Amino acid sequence: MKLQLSSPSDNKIQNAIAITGSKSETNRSLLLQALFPNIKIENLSNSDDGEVMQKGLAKSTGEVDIHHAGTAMRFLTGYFASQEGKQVILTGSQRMQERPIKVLVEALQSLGADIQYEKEAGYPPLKISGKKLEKSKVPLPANISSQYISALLLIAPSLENGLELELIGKITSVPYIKMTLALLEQLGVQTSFEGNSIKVSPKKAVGDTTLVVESDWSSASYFYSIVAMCEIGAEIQLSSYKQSSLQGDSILAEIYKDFGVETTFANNTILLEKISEVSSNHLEYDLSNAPDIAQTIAVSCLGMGIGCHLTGLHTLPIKETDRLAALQTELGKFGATVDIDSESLTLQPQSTLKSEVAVDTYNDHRMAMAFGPLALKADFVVNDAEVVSKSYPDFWKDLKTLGFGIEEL
Ligand SMILES: O=C(O)C1=C[C@@H](OP(=O)(O)O)[C@@H](O)[C@H](O)C1
Ligand SMILES: C=C(OP(=O)(O)O)C(=O)O
Repeated sequence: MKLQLSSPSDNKIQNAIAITGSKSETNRSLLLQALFPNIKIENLSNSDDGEVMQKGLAKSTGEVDIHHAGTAMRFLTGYFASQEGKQVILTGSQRMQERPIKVLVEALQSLGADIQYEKEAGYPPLKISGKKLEKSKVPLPANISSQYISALLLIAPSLENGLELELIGKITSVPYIKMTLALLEQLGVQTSFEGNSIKVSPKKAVGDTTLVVESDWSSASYFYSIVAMCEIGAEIQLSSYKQSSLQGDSILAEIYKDFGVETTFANNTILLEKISEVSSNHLEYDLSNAPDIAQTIAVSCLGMGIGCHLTGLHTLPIKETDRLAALQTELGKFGATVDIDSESLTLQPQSTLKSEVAVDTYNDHRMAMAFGPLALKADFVVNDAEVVSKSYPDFWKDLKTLGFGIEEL
């Protein structure tokens, strides 16, 4: 689906949008529910990634295809490896077969798991024969993806002796690890995270517990970007959010102050208001704790004519696409000067945007959604716009509600 985007006729936007549950919290909660059936979940994500996770958990044999969902791939690897009697081939999209999983597979194998590579060593698809995992202590590199660590932590309470992880190297995407531990704590599981050591105690059963998923902060980022690019006075209300979030991307409320956006929490909603001009014409952020908002911030800067230097982006090349390369190409189509290296991106300030651009999305929902707000500044086309369903199926509908022109070509 190819969409022609254009600016709302009145760019003093004032609207309210309800966003569904965080895909990260959803996929953790679903796995925990499979281990502890007394759990109820509220405000589930309506994303493709949530759906493939649910379908995957319902299977015991045969092929499980998780498409593009990194969390489902990693979390289900841990789940099936530890489920005696279940035997599956866990696979995903072509891109998923290029996203590394060796660190997790080797950690599980050293705990006693039976996992084999179906094609290329180190990558999905995997043949997993579930077994009782006897061991409870394992070292693993922590600088590639936190999802490997969360995958182990999620099954940890179901192991006879719990689990002790020794994290090697600089720990990346730390808030996602803390989110996993916080959810375990909500179930009454004892955990500790000190230095490079994480410990989780075993738990045989969990009583009736409801996990209420907070709405998705990464999805909220696109509305921060919209409000930032609007005139002073614009406001958007988003639900349902909490001031003490488990999601690291809630750092948006701090970051977008620099873009003149104020966040007010009230009754499970956040109100984003444009209250001032941007604070500087060059902004710098280390996003190693919030990698999913890098694309949003880069596009906000392009739209506002300011430069930025974003660091801590070493995980971006192994996400849905190589996001550093994709950003350089797509920002460049609007005339931007962008330098990248293996972990950073630098954008030069730019006052006018080139016209007649078609943005490619590389099977990456965040490429489509990060560029969406730029329609406030220039009309352009988005190719394969349906990719948004990976995390936010209603994205284009919600942009239409704000008055954006969204026409299928
Ligand atoms: O655990 C999670 O839910 C996630 C962890 C992050 O991945 P990395 O740890 O690979 O950076 C993030 O990018 C992804 O969207 C979701
Ligand atoms: C990186 C992402 O997802 P995943 O790794 O779960 O596929 C994302 O949603 O930005």
